[in-house]
Amino acid sequence: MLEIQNLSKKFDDFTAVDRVNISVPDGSFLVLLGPSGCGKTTLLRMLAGLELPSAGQLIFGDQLVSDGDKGWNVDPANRRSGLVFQSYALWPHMSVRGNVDWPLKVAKMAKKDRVQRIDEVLKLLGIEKLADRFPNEISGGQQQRVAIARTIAPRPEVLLFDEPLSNLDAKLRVEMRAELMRLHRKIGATSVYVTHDQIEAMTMATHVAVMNEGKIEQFGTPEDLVQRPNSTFVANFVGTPPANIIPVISMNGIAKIENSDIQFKCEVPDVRSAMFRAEDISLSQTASKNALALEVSEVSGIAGRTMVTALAGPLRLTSIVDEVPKLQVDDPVYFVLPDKPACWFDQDGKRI
Ligand SMILES: Nc1ncnc2c1ncn2[C@@H]1O[C@H](COP(=O)(O)OP(=O)(O)OP(=O)(O)O)[C@@H](O)[C@H]1O
Repeated sequence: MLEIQNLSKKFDDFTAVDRVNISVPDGSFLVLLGPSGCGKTTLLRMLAGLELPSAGQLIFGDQLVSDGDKGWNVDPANRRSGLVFQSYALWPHMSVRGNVDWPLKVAKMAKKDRVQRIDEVLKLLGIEKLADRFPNEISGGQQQRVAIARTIAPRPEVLLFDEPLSNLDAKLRVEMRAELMRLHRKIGATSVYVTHDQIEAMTMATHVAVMNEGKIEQFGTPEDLVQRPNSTFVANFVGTPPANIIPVISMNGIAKIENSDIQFKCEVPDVRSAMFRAEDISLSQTASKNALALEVSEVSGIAGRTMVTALAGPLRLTSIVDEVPKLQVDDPVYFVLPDKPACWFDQDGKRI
């Protein structure tokens, strides 16, 4: 079990991480997702032992590795975790083999075992042929593989990744994503992975923590987050495309979409917005019940289907459909909503 208990980090008066509680079983792939500045890297750096928590505890398996309340930390080299950064930070004067050997030497592993382990991890990452090259003689993707090989060589129990793919081009990112998942399955270490990229998060994670201003906004499986977002913040952040959030005015058991005749039965009080998934909205070229008049702003393919985005004033809605009438940008179109929204949110954006 990887346990984060009541963990906070303050920089002077500013709280970067605010009372975070998360537990994941061994072998999980936990993704920290959230906008820039929400505290993801600070949380990861505390896991790595590079930052002392201001309060709370971190427990890897049965070992307490940080106790912020007591101002105590197991140092990075002794907590059986490994960190892979965005920049590869390889030693330029050492060969690939030398780079991977380095942490094993520091751990005082016997020469014979080191040679064997280096061969094993280079093979695992498919870079055994590059063993004698230097970092400036290999590509960015290959350098990142070496950095990963170097991190996993000492067999860490917890692997930490800080946006490791963000320096790679789009095609390589997708390849490396698949490769990291294969590697994760093979070595079975618990992984914690920081990203801005929700597609990366949703495809790789067994568990996702969405962060907002230092706090965990929601923690769950990727499916939980998409199906049952706790807030409009989470609903806006996950899913491809994210779900549509439409403001409503509610009164006497009826919620009405602003500036339209469309209304829904709504048993709960104080409703301010409704969520509709893109795949639950159909398109029409004629007015009908539950049809909102919009103007097309974008039509694009997504996984063999078509995504249509359309606007009406400040409202921007997205639908995913199998068949689309011929539509051009600025054409009028009706988005036909289902009889019931997927869920309701209150004035604070919390799901009701
Ligand atoms: N050493 C520091 N001193 C003061 N403030 C800091 C320090 N490190 C981080 N912060 C602040 O803490 C907040 C969280 O930063 P953090 O780097 O954890 O965010 P993040 O979610 O990883 O952002 P990004 O996605 O942009 O990397 C930010 O407002 C940042 O300015």
